[in-house]
Order: sequence, then C-alpha cells, then structure tokens
Amino acid sequence: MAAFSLLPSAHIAPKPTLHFIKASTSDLPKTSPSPPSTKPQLPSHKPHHNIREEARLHNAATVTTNHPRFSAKYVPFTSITGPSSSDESYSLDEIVYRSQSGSLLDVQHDMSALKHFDGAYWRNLFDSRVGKTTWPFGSGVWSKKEWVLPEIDDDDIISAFEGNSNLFWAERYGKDFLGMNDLWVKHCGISHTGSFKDLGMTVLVSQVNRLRKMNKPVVGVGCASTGDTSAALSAYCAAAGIPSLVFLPANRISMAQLVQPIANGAFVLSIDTDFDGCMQLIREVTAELPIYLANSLNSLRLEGQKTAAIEILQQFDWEVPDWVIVPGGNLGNIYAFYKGFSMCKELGLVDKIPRLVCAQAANANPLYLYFKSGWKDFHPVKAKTTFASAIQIGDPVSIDRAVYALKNSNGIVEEATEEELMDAMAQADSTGMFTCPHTGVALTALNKLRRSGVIGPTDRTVVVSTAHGLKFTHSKIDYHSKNIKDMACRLANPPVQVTADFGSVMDVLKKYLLSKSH
Ligand SMILES: Cc1ncc(COP(=O)(O)O)c(C=O)c1O
Ligand SMILES: N[C@@H](CCOP(=O)(O)O)C(=O)O
Repeated sequence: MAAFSLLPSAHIAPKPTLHFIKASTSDLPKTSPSPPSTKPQLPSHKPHHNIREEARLHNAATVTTNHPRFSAKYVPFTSITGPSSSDESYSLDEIVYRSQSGSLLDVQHDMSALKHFDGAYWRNLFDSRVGKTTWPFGSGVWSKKEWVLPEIDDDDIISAFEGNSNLFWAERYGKDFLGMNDLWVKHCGISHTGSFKDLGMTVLVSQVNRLRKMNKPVVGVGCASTGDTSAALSAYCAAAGIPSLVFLPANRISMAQLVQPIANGAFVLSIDTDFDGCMQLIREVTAELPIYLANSLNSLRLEGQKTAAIEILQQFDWEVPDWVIVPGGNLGNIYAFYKGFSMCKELGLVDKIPRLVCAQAANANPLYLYFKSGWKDFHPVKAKTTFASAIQIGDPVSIDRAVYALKNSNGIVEEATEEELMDAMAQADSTGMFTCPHTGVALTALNKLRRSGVIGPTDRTVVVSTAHGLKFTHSKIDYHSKNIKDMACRLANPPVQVTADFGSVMDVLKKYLLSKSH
C-alpha cells in the first residue's frame, strides 16, 4: 500500500477533542483541491479480486490518522423544531421508529466532525467518486457515505450502484410548452427497480444486514406500499438473502409494480384496503413481530433519498437551481430533498438552497389543503382513485417533515386534477420523455406556477421524475385509446388501423404528411 501524506491544510486542522479512528486512504484529508484516489493498490500476485474484496483489502490496509470520527444518531423530529437538540437520542443500531412522545425521528449527523473539512473538500471528494466502480462509491448514494451512514462497514453494504441518475435538459418541452430555457428533469425513476425508492432502500437494507450480523432480532423486513417501495425492498432484500414481506392494497397498484416483489421472492399480501390501511397494519405488525419496518416512517430511508438533492447540485457543478418540484404522497421525499440541500449549505458546498414545490394529485391532496389553510388545519383525507396511484395516500406519515421542509425553503404546494396530470404526462412524452403519472403531477405544478408568473422564463427549474413510465403503461394505453370516462384525452395518439394493401397505406401516409407540412 502506498504511503499517503497525512498533513492537513490549515483550514482543516483537526481539533484535539475529537475521537479518532483508522481511516482509509479515500477518507484522508487533502491539502490540495485535487480529488483523492479511491482505487486501492492491489498486490500484484492477486489480480482477480472482485470489487467488494478490493474494498476489504483496502480498508484492512488503513493507517491511523488524525481524522475526526463521523457518526450519526436518531433524534426526535417535530414540524416546529425539525431535528431536536434534546437529550433523547438513539443509536442507529437500535430498532426504533418513533420518539418517546410518539414524534418522528431524524438521523442527525455529527456536523462538527463533518465541518472539520470545508465545502471544497467535500465537493472534490464526491466528484472524484462519480463514474467509477470502486465499492461502494460507484453508487450515487454511497459516494456520499460519510453523510449517509458513516459508521457502516463497506462489507455490510447492499448496493446496486443506484443513483447517479440522468439530469435531463428538457429543451423542447421547456421551450415549446412553457417558454423556458433552463428546465431539467431529474430522472430518479431510471434506476434499478424503476423508482427513487432504490436510493433509500440500499441504506435501509444495508443497515438491516448489519443488524442481523450483530444478532439483532430481525427475521424479515416489511413495508406497506403503493408499488415502488415494495419493488425496491424486495429487490434489495433478495440481493442480501433477507426475507421481505410486502402489504399491498388489492387492485390499486399497476401490474408491472405487482410483479416486481413477486419475481424477487417477497412474501406478498394483497389486502382489501387502501395504502393507508396497509400502512396501519404494517405498523401494528412490526410492533409485534421481528419484522423491520421499511417505509419512510423509518428515517434511515431518507438518508439515501437525500443524495438525489446533492447529486442535482453536483450535476450543475455546484450551482443551485431556483426551483425543485417533487411529487408528494407519504411525504418523506420532499423532506429528503430539503435535507440534502440544507446539508450542502451548512457544510459550505453551496451558499443557498432552492425553493421547493411539493405537487399532489387533487384526488389525494391533504398537504395541499393544509397549505391552502395557511398551515392552520391538517386533516387526513380519504384518498380517491388517481392515475398517479403511487401517491394515492390520504394520511401521510411524514406530514411534519414536509411542513418543516416547505416552511424552511419558502416552499409552495400545488395540485393536479386527473385530466391535468394525464395531459402533462402525454405532453412530456410527446417531446421524447416517457414519464410516469406522478411526474405528470409535478409537471402540472410547474405549468401552473409558470402561467401565474411565480416561476419565471429563465428560472433554472428541476422537476423530479420519481418512477419509470414503463411501470404505468396501462394508464398511457387508456389515455391514447381515449378510454377514460369524462376525459378529453386531447393529446391522444392512437394507432391507425389500415388494411394490408399499398393503396390504403399510401392514402393514410399522404394524409399524415400533409398534416405535418404546414
Ligand atoms: C412514483 C412515486 N412518486 C412519488 C411518490 C411520493 O413520495 P413520498 O411518499 O416520499 O412523498 C411515491 C411514493 O410515495 C412514488 O412511488
Ligand atoms: N409510493 C410509496 C408509498 C409508501 O411510501 P414510503 O416512502 O413511506 O415507503 C410506495 O411506492 O409504496
């Protein structure tokens, strides 16, 4: 193993009161802005190690250095205070989802240890890990490991190299439909299981892997789901060899989503209730049985999901967009974005955060109604059927997190009717994307804010696309066949039936070309 300089620069001089650990070469403070090497040097007689073994070798060959110990713990969270600084806290190795008073928890990082390094250090470190296959940093989540689960052993990590998703410049959509020139779509759904849930699930399942190795009582991992959480949970558990159990609302999720946990070997319960009913049941069951709760009530999930925000900044070369629009259901993700942006600001990678917009389906809009009441009255709703089926949620568990995120980002909540969201999805698809209905909800919010002038023509805006359109082909088929009651489906593009002779084919082609020529 090569020797490394341990001399920190003046601005990152270690403070004597901190705990010190053995640090790997990739963790060492750098005196120059050049990115640190993350590739271990292998002994020449063993050329065929896999990447996990390479990381193991690399970590074994560490040197003791004056490096602060990064750590994180659970603390209570409320919509007023955010993460609390009270004495109540829990180790991440405990199985706990709520505080003593019943409030949500948050993963709180030791920010003073992270502040030991300046913003330039973190930017360089994160940038240096992109596009590599080094374990576990090839993942967009684990490339930010120090900010996610700093204490987990690389060997315990279960990753599909999720994240690093495309930030798509929506050139034509922005120009033709919104008069915008700086519109971007963060394709979080182009991912291992087809949604942003992979980002959180790699963290949660990795921690479960660690807990099981510590002989903690975790026989399986369970969730309630509208489709995407269950797909991610079952895939990551299958990769780890851990049993997964999923509670699905019968007949309320797409076939493509239903088949995912089935194929990955999960124990699938199809329950005759809605998502909120399934969520209630899984909470009761996980309180009784050694089943670890994988929904975003569990704040570990959000640690992975927040990396999408960091990634957006990274993809803009650490320039901050004006707006980020996120579709909301159980409302963990809007807080995850807020947390990712806030950490970047607090640790000096950027100097501000974007304004956040949470977009809901009008048929499942408890946050929208709360926002419209001036944050006075929150009432869960009975969510009605929506094409954006993954956000058909009336009693979101992370309501307090969402309120905190929106209040602290000068945020806005918008809603989309069924017709609006389906038209927006079809319009985006007509410019070359293949979006899901939830992205249609976010695009509708953009449309409304753009038309009212709240979002300006040159504002740099990011719409978060949360799932792959291929999971929702049934809704696209209904739309393009004009097979939806009370909906004009004005952008429908049904196939033309034509008889198999040259003349008929020529007739329809000429008609089509004529329609395009003026
Ligand atoms: C595709 C999709 N989009 C958006 C959401 C909303 O995310 P959240 O529940 O974190 O608000 C979900 C899940 O709830 C989802 O599956
Ligand atoms: N859309 C989600 C609903 C559950 O959300 P979670 O983030 O709390 O797990 C799903 O796909 O199940």
